[in-house]
Amino acid sequence: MNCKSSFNRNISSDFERRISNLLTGIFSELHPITILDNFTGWGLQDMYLSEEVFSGQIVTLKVFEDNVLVRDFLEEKGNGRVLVVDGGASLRCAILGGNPVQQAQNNGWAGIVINGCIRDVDEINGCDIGVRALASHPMKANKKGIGEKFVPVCMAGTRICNGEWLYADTDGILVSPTELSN
Ligand SMILES: O=C([O-])CC(=O)C(=O)O
Ligand SMILES: [Mg+2]
Repeated sequence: MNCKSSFNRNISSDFERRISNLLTGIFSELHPITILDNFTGWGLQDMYLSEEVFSGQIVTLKVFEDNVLVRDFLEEKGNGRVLVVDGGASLRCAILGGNPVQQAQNNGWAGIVINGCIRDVDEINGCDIGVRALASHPMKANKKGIGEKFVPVCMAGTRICNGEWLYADTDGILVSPTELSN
């Protein structure tokens, strides 16, 4: 996939207004922000799972149709971080279900972004944690434990590195190499 790296993007005033509840004031200066293009596509287009607005420092994980490492991470303390999982945009099974989301909420994760599918949508909607995914799928993932932790991932047209910062609201998702403050 052809991925763009972070760049100084000219944010439209409309976008600025809509995301201002989260990022008040930051657009008065130039920030190297990346936007995950068209991330909420397909089946979940109009759905914001659980929290509509969330943000936090990113932990990256790359898997393919296997959710053992996803569950392992969410069993740890989240300390307000966001788990970003590049699932290769597979639409053939769900790599996140209701049980680990419940656990992530209890362990203090701020959010989970899945470049792939989830299941147990109603259960997830009842949790106080932000979740974004491409679609839902009824099938479970494999349980082999294959994947790469903390690696740069390339998803939705954007390169995302472990330790960067993610900001999500109902309009979309921003990634910044540094924490954005007012
Ligand atoms: O068991 C799975 O792989 C997916 C699931 O439904 C859950 O974790 O709740
Ligand atoms: Mg389940």
